Amino acid sequence: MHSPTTLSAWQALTQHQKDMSATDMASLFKDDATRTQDFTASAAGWTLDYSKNRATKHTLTLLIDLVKEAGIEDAIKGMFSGAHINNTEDRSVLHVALRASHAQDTLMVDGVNVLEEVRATLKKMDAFVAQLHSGEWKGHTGKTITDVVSIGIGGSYLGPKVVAEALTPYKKDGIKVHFVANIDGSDITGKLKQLDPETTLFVISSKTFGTLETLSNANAARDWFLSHGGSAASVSKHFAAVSSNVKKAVEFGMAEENIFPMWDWVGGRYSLWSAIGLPVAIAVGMDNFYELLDGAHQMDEHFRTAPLAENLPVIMGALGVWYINFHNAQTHALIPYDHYLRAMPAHIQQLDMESNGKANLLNGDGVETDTGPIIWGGAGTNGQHAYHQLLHQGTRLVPVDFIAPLASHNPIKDHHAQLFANCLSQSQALMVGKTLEQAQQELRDAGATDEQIAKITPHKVIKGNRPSNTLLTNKMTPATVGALIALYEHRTFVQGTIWGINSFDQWGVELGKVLGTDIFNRLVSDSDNSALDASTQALIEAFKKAQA
Ligand SMILES: O=P(O)(O)OC[C@H]1O[C@](O)(CO)[C@@H](O)[C@@H]1O
Repeated sequence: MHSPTTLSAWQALTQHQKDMSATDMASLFKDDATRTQDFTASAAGWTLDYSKNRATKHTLTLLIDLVKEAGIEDAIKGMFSGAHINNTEDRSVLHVALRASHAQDTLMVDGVNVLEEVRATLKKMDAFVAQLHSGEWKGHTGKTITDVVSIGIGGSYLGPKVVAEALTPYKKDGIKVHFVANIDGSDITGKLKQLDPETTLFVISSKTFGTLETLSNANAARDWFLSHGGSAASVSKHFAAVSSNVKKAVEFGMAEENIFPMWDWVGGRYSLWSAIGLPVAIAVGMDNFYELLDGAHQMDEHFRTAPLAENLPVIMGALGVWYINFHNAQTHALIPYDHYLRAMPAHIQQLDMESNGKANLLNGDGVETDTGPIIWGGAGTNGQHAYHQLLHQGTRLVPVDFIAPLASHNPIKDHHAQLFANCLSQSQALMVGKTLEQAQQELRDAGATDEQIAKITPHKVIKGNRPSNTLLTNKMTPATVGALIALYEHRTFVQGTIWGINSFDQWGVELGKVLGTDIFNRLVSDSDNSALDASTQALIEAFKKAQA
């Protein structure tokens, strides 16, 4: 087990960062005619231009040395072979198996061929989706299903929601898919208002079938169904589940044949490729779901086999570490220039922050370096009129990933060219900035007086030299969306490997859950709260007073 700071490449990078501190990116372009070609790599339908980074070829060599020294090659082998790389839960990490079942026959994990289980589940999903789309599946009054409501939270919600939205142009007619996650009653109330209980099917997605929010919303959905003409005996016609806890799902009222399995070797935030993706398959059809899996599989194969220096997840992961640990970047922004991909930053935020928000090495020792950054972002061009000001002139360094398709699903006049121009101009502006002389000249050209020029110029200077990656694909399709998400999954793993942490557990979320239950009990009872801190006591009292 390593602390990354002890690796010789880490030490070389520390020195290299000092040596490079006066070099700006614009000069790197001037000095190197082939920089763009040399700093471009492609895989699985995506091309990554990483030339707009504070990096020379030597930087990249050192970063790749770091990834290698940190043990990425063994880590990749460990993941793909089903080794228990999630060491604190003693589990394999095999979301890659979920998208490999068409390409590989066998993957034995703890004596079981997991690919057979994956294939059987896909077959079951296929049959279920076909029954819904053909109208063969009937509700309790004999009507066909028109709406499917997916109830889940965290990894059992966000990935499928984001992918279903990203694949809007591929949606099949006939069935609308809705998502409910929040325990805030406003979420499910808003959805139920639009629905007819006779034609609605709920899919309860919960690996554990023990998550408070999901169970509360599932119970609310069942109450609504029962109070609108449904009966206990017909619950199974309107409720299905995705869970590894079959017993609890059956107790809820689900028919066993309508429960889709989940496995220990799939983490929540990596689970959209499993039956947790059922709402996606219902929305876009199984054919498109298979394409999504295949796109992700192509990225997996690239990650598994490509040389490290040409490996997209490795390059992006290493560059991220370069900024987090050697330039003190606290955050990383994702800006898709694609309306349908607008929620993707939220999924990658969950994926990365739940994975790499860790402060201990695999052996339990405390880390000595920063680990996962704050991931954030939103759709371009909207963000340009909001937070981009901070990207260009704020005091913090924020590396950005710009993500864009070359062709639109909805070409209207020059909209797509305008959208794409904005994407390129943002990365260009971040890099080149605006000099003092340019700012002065601009004001002079606009007829400003010397006094005005002196006053305004400092506010117009933009330092530039701010890094970004640009990821391009021909079109957002199920395959390219699958590959893109897999790319970020592996990037997260690469960074976790460099830091020597476990990217696949999430112990930190447990405390809040336990305390939440305790406080809930206090809110609904006359408990003695005097042992609690004064702030929590007062807030509990405020709630109780409002209910009285
Ligand atoms: O699928 P479940 O068991 O309902 O869990 C939902 C989510 O809760 C978490 O365990 C933590 O909040 C996530 O990792 C998971 O995706």
